[in-house]
Amino acid sequence: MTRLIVAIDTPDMDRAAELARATDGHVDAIKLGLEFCYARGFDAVAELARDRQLFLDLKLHDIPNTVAGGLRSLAPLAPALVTIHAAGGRAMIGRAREALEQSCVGRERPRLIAVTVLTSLDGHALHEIGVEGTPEEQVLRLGALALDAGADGLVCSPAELPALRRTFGAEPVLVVPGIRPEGADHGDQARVMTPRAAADAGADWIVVGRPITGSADPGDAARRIRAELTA
Ligand SMILES: O=C(O)c1cc(=O)[nH]c(=O)n1[C@@H]1O[C@H](COP(=O)(O)O)[C@@H](O)[C@H]1O
Repeated sequence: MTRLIVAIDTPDMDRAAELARATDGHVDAIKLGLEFCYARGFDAVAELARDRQLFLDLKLHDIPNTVAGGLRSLAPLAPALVTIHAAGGRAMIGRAREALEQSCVGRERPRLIAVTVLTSLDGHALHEIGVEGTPEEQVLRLGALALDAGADGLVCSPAELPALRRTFGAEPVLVVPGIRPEGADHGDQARVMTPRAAADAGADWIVVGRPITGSADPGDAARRIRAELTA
């Protein structure tokens, strides 16, 4: 069963609280990331995450010691999922996993999720940063490395789901943004699919921001996406 995460990307506490309340009962978790955390800080994150599952999406990417320290500092927030960049490499991912295990003895450990190739990048944009091959090949390469180094799962676009499931099976937690209901504006997302298609292709979680938060009725938008997932 594919679960739904709403990405609450706003610097405003009242707006974030309103979006969280409006989507309560229609989503399985809230995602807070750079925009909210940098503006409001981690007390505000804790407040919004009270009684809700949290996906803390800070996409850590630094030397292993710094990423491990960052994750130890974030552990008290008890997110269900946290993100690092797979491109940080084997040692960084391994130390990240170790830091989470050491910080969460006796309680549930956040799942360590490695971002592969951002869903805003297409083949041309990848070549511009020096990556040869297709987005799918790069996602498979980084996915293999991240899972082997200790990540519990990956962030990928819906387009790579079939290849990831074929290669790595059912176990890795696959978290999938780049989701657009039929007819919705793609915005800055390059590799997109509908909620239903992503669910059929094997997503464990889909991440949806603007199609919900930009709607006149965010609760109803989330409810409709949920219905599409369970149809
Ligand atoms: O890690 C993420 O969640 C993420 C990775 C990625 O490759 N692409 C991506 O869009 N995201 C996040 O997913 C959300 C997508 O938002 P919308 O494009 O508004 O649906 C944003 O909060 C992004 O930060």
